[in-house]
Amino acid sequence: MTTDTAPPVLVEHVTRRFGAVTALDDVSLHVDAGEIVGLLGPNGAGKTTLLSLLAGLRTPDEGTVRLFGRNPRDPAARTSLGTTPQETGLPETLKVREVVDFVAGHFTDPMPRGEVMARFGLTDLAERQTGALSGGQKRRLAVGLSLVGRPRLVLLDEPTTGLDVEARHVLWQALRDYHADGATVIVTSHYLEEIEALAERVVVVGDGRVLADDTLARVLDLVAVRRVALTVGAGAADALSALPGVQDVADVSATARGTRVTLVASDADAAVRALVERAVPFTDLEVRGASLEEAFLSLTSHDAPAAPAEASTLPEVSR
Ligand SMILES: Nc1ncnc2c1ncn2[C@@H]1O[C@H](COP(=O)(O)OP(=O)(O)OP(=O)(O)O)[C@@H](O)[C@H]1O
Repeated sequence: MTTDTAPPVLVEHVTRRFGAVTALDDVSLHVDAGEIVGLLGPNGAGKTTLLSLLAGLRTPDEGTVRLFGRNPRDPAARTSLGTTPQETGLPETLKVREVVDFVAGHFTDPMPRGEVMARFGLTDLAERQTGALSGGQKRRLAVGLSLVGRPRLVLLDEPTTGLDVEARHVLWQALRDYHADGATVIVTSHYLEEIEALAERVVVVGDGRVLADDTLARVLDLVAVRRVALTVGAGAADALSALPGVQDVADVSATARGTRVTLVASDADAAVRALVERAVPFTDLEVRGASLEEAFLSLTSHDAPAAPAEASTLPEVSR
């Protein structure tokens, strides 16, 4: 395959360990030119590790990583790559325009400074020293700098974590516009909202594995689960997992009033209707939205073609 026709990203059966920790476990990912992909997963899922392999900062222990058909350790493979890590150190005493010019000086055909500034709402800050920028302004500048070389592939690690609503929206719009210009974009986040705002395709990563890889709409369906908690009489708990709409039994514990069961339901309404229709006596019914972490946990044991059976023993991510 020539590098002209090669996909921007090809990851095949990649495993990467850090001592006893397996950060990535047999991960494969193919991203075509022009896609905008969200890598969604809880803390420690392996998202940053995957980006570091793509950026050539680390090497896989097993498997293959290719950037436009080349090994990302080869500097020539990275000429079309723009990245923004989770934290960017900016030279505090340089002005915004000086930093943009400094980065632009490394490229033969950089994006004009005025265009970078306009895309990221930085025009009025051109003369400001970077040390005097707010967190949101710094972040916008950092992401803007990753586009100065007009990269065909952009890797962004949690681009708007810690930003206020307005700053997030400016950044998201700038990224959508750059993608609309033809770039391939991969963005990591543990916020569903960020992935919803940016991605068309979503790859859910958990415990170093790809748990789901689908359209945004399908992944939203997968993670839209509810927690249904109720107390039933001894002996009734076993039948609850078979109720319509129930995906999983998250917890069963004995209480003074009976057996407290927490169900993970893809359709809580159907589950509760069935309880009533079947005249199952219950008390203390509670229905609430599951957190994304809980949804990830249920994905590890259900609807996850890539997840092995033993992945259901994944530890609670919130711990
Ligand atoms: N340099 C390292 N040394 C040891 N362990 C590491 C190293 N880098 C990552 N890990 C471990 O590998 C696993 C995956 O980490 P990674 O940073 O890729 O996850 P992540 O999905 O990006 O998480 P976050 O959302 O918190 O950034 C974690 O268990 C982490 O502690």
